[in-house]
Amino acid sequence: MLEIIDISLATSGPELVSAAADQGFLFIKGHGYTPSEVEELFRLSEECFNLPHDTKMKYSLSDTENVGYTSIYAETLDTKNDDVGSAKGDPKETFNFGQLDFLTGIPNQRLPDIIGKDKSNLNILAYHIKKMYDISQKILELLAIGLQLEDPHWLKERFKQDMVSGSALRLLKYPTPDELDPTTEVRAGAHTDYGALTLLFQRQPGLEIFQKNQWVKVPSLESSNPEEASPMVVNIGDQLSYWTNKYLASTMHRVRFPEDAESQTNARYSIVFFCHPADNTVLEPLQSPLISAEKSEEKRLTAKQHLRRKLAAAYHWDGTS
Ligand SMILES: O=C(O)CCC(=O)C(=O)O
Ligand SMILES: [Fe+2]
Repeated sequence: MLEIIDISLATSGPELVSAAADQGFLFIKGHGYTPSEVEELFRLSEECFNLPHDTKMKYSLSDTENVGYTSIYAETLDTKNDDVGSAKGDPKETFNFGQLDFLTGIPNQRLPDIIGKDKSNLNILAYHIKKMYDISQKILELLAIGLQLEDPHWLKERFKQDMVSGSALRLLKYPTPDELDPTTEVRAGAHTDYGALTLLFQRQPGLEIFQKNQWVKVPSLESSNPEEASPMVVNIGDQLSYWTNKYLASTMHRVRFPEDAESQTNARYSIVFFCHPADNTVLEPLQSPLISAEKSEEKRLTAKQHLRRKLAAAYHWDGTS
């Protein structure tokens, strides 16, 4: 069972680090999201995906930037193709909002008119982008304490609001099984996330994490506080894994088709925030009594170089199919 950590408590740092070190995935409460705010974001997501196919395709992701729309099978998260059928690409649609400035919350990209020309929807999107940023900063602050970093400000200094980074808010829609080829087994292939931290709201089961050599289902939890939305899933990405020499490791995960009847007839929606540091941040171990200083032979990458490599493989930017 994944742990539930209350990030509104200033004392949660050690508990957060211990949960992250054990499993790479955890739940957070005390995030401050109300149920209606989450509803509002999923409503906006449905509006985006309900646009006609041709309209969505006008906002397609280019082959250089991680912003815009991807149609089904366009992305392959399991680039090693370990799962049956994953070579075909993932049966999911996404809208990625990136090139973010967290002072305004406005993505620097072409936006569908239902957002770009609708002030109310634009404000909603900007509000959530800023809120996700604030929650991720709270988590990083607690991690810096729990990790006993020699420079307690190191993380904070690399995640300033106006820094150019790979951070992105991503809306996802997974079609129902009857819209797909019956041999399709995965919804999102096995992968680790490329950033520092990932925050997730999910609306249907299906997420699984790889632990002790087996796939374990991540449940959806009810909130224990009627004023606050359900606990969010948080996971450690590759960059925190580099900075901590794998003390906090990025855990492999995937999305499968759940067996319950509701999941057979309703599409699955999820909302993900990928939190990345400034592009030029070097991915090397930080100084802490908990982190081994051992340097690997691997050439140190910057956050941007690591992200580019991963995106190029997943979106076939490198010419692979
Ligand atoms: O949709 C989900 O629950 C997870 C999506 C995911 O793992 C990702 O986009 O990296
Ligand atoms: Fe992921």
